[in-house]
Amino acid sequence: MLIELKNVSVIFEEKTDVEKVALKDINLSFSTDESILLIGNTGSGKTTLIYLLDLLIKPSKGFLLYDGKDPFFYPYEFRKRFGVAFQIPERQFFSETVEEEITYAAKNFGVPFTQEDIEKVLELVGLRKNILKQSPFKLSGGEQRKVAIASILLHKPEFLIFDEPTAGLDLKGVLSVREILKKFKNSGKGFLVATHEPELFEDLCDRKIVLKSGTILEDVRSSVAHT
Ligand SMILES: Nc1ncnc2c1ncn2[C@@H]1O[C@H](COP(=O)(O)OP(=O)(O)OP(=O)(O)O)[C@@H](O)[C@H]1O
Repeated sequence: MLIELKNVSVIFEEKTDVEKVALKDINLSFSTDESILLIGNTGSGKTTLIYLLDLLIKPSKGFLLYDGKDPFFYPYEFRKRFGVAFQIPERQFFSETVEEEITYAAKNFGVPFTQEDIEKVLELVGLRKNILKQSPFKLSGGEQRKVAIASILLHKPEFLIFDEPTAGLDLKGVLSVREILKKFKNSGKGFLVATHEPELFEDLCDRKIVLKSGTILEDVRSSVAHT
């Protein structure tokens, strides 16, 4: 799928009526088979861009095109093609068991899955099967993050968007996130990872986009990415 942002600005209007320009006149296009590293200082607009791509907010100016169409006319159709892990994905939990949490998105998007599929995603993220009956709220931060990622993988998205996926993870957790992205890439699919730790993902990415104060400071493709 081809994603295009044309002269996109996102302006938040704060209570004080002071406008906060989070993204400023962005022109960007990428294909969902690319592996993209998104970096930039705190407040540079990374999360805002991710919210926009997941159609949770609309551009204040300019427009988005997904395969040449306005995605806001078909938000459900396009959202199901993405697997998005927000900065604190566990904040989105609401199910009583890990199993319900992991299967929620697939059910919601009408994507069929088997028990074997559930076991495969658990293995991929490095969780044991006996976690399925536990409450997601009683897990460690690292386990919660893995549950959130497992839920995303079960609905078989074609593009992953991870916002700060390694925040609060130990080395084992970091390696497991890397492994997930690597496997995803090796299966011919793409991802965008926003991070303050580019060195953890640089070698997996073939494009680096640097945001600064809501604008694109740098957008470079590399031919050295290897997995
Ligand atoms: N709902 C909102 N209302 C007002 N301003 C907002 C809102 N969301 C974000 N902003 C502002 O927009 C700018 C971009 O924020 P954003 O969260 O996209 O940055 P970021 O690059 O993801 O930062 P971080 O690395 O800290 O996560 C910031 O100045 C932020 O304060």
